Amino acid sequence: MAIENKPGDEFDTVFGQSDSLELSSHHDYDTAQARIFKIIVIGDSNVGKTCLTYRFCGGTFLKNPEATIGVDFRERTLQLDGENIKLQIWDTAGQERFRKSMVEHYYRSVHAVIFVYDVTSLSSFESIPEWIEECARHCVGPLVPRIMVGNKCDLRDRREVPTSTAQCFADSYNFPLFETSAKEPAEKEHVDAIFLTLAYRLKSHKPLRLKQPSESSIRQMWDQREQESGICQC
Ligand SMILES: Nc1nc2c(ncn2[C@@H]2O[C@H](COP(=O)(O)OP(=O)(O)OP(=O)(O)O)[C@@H](O)[C@H]2O)c(=O)[nH]1
Repeated sequence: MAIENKPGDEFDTVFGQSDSLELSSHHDYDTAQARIFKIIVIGDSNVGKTCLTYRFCGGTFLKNPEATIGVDFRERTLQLDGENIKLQIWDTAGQERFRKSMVEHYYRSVHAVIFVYDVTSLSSFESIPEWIEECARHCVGPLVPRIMVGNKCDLRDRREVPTSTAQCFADSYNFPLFETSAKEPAEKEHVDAIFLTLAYRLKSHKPLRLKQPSESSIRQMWDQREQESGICQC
């Protein structure tokens, strides 16, 4: 299932609103009635994808996480404006050797993508274009809401990626940028807000019917992909 969405649409962030939102773990709500959205979390190994998703779904910092093999699933159901929304979060493996057989599954019927980098690792930030490329190769382009998250902000003395650099990059793709820490308890609400921002975004869009893409739409996707990656094939 794809979602109706126009490239360049604004995201309304929900920072500062989370106090007034009803949030709970999935068993508090009638999940059978919930609309389900699949969100994938991607980025280099060790950037904190597992810890971020665990912070949102489990509410705490996961100590000693192991490298993700293939994919881990976590879910959380939210009640937004009286509607039950289930976020099904796919925490993907950053290590190539643990991804290979699963990649097709990651991207199938995805509703939103979270690109994660580590603010203390320039190389993880520099990998983001490759992750965007991978999305494009699997037909996940500007029509799917995408956001960028710089994690490990608690490691202030070790920062290698300035906010201004990340913001400039995110703006060039029209991605909302968030910086946070899965570890710092004070950042818990920011982590919630990141996922909530996506949830609101997804909730306000109607699902499109699935259909086989036409040749012209595939061409269009390739054009978009070239534009996004800055590749000129002249
Ligand atoms: N200081 C700090 N450490 C963090 C934070 N988030 C994660 N970590 C640490 O970073 C390491 C990697 O965390 P993971 O969540 O497993 O990273 P991942 O991106 O899921 O890694 P893969 O499963 O290999 O793709 C662990 O040692 C975590 O404790 C954070 O916000 N701050």
